[in-house]
Amino acid sequence: MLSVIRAWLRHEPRLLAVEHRRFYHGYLWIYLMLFGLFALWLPFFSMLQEPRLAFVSGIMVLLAVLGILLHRYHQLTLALSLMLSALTLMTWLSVYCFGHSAGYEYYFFIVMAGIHLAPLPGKVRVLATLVLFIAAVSALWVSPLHASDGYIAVWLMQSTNLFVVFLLMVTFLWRMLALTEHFERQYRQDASRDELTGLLNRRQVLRQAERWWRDAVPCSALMLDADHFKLVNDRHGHAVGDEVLRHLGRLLNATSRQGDCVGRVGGEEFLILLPRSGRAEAVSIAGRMRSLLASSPPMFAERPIPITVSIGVAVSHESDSLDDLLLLADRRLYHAKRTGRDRVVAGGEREEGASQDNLAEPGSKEHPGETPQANLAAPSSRHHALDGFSGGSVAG
Ligand SMILES: Nc1nc2c(ncn2[C@@H]2O[C@H](COP(=O)(O)OP(=O)(O)OP(=O)(O)O)[C@@H](O)[C@H]2O)c(=O)[nH]1
Repeated sequence: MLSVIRAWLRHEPRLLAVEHRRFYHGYLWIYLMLFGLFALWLPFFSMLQEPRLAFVSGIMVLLAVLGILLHRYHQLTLALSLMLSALTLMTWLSVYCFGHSAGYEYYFFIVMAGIHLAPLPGKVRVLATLVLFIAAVSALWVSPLHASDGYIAVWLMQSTNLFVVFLLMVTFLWRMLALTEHFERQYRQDASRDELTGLLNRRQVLRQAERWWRDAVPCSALMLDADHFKLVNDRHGHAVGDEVLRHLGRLLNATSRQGDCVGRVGGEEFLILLPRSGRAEAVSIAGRMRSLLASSPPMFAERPIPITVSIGVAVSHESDSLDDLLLLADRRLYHAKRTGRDRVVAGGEREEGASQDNLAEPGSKEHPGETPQANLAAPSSRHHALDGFSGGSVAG
C-alpha cells in the first residue's frame, strides 16, 4: 500500500515543461508536510479546547488532500493558490485565537517562501506578498498580545511553533536545492548524450578529442559508418533502422575499453577515440567491432539484419592538428567505402597514394565539391554508389 502511494507520488510528470519539474516535486513535498501539520493541529486544538480551530483544521486537512490531488494532476497554480490560502487563513485564525506571542505568526514566512519559490509572474508575486503582509498585520492588530490563560505555557507553544516553522523552511529549501542539483545534472547528461543510442553526442565526443589533443594524450581515432544503411531503412522502415543504430551503439560500447570515448557524430556515423592506443591496437579493436557485428547482427522479427561497417583509422602522431587527425580518419573511411566497404582502412603506402587521388574530389559524382571536412562539420551526408559488398578486409 505504502509503495503504491510512493509510486503514485513519485510519478514523473513528463507532460510538464522541464522548468516546472523542480516546482512540481518540491511543492508536492511541502504540501504533504502541510497535510501532516493540519492533521496534527486537529487533535492539538481539540486538546486545547479550541473547537473552532479544531474544526477549521479538519477542513484544512480536506483542502490539503484536494490540493495534493490537484497538484498531482498538474493543476499547479490552482493547487498553489488553494494551499497557500489555506495556510494563510489557518495562521491568521491561530494568531487571532492565541495572541501574537504564541509563535503562529511565523507561519506567514512559510507562505512568503511558497509565493517566492514558485514560478509565478512577477506581478502576481508582488500582489500576493502585499495581501499576505496585510493579512499578517491585521492578525497582529486584532489579536491579544499574549495567549490567554488556560493554554499551555506560552513559551512552550512559541518554541514548538518556531521549531515547526524552522523544520518546514529548512526542509523546503533543502528539497528545492536538492531537486535543482538533480535536474541540472540530468539536463547536463541529456545535453551530452545522443538520444537514440545513449552514446556521447557529436559535441561531447569532439570536446573530449580536444581535451586529449590539448593535453598531448596520444590517441587513435576510428571513424565508423554503417554500410548501405539507406537500404535498411528502405527495406524495413525507419523504426527498424533506429533499432539497428541502437544495436550498433551497444556493440561499440561493448567492444570499447574503459576510458575510450564512443560517440555518434552523424546519422549512421560514429567516432571512437582510443587514448594511448597505437595503430595496431586501434586496428585490432576495429576488427573486433566488425567481427562482433558479423557474429551478433541486429535482429528483426527473429531474423538477422545483415549489416556491415566501414572504418577509417588514424593515429595522433600522423597529424599536426586534431582537425587533421579527424580528417585523415574520415578520408580512410571514405577510402574503405570506395574500395568495397565492410573493411578497416588504417593507412599505409598503398592506401595513402590511392586516397590522395580519390580524395581530391571526395564528394563523388553525387556530391561534387563535398569535402571530408564538410563531413566532420555536419552530420554525415556521404552518398556512394551502391556497389556490391566485398569480403571484409583490413587495409593498412
Ligand atoms: N533510421 C534512421 N536512419 C537514419 C538516421 N540518420 C540517418 N539515417 C539514414 O541513413 C541513411 C544514410 O544514407 P547514405 O548517406 O546514403 O549512406 P548509406 O546508405 O549508409 O551508404 P554508404 O554510407 O555509402 O554505405 C539515410 O537514408 C538516412 O535517412 C537515424 O537516426 N535513424
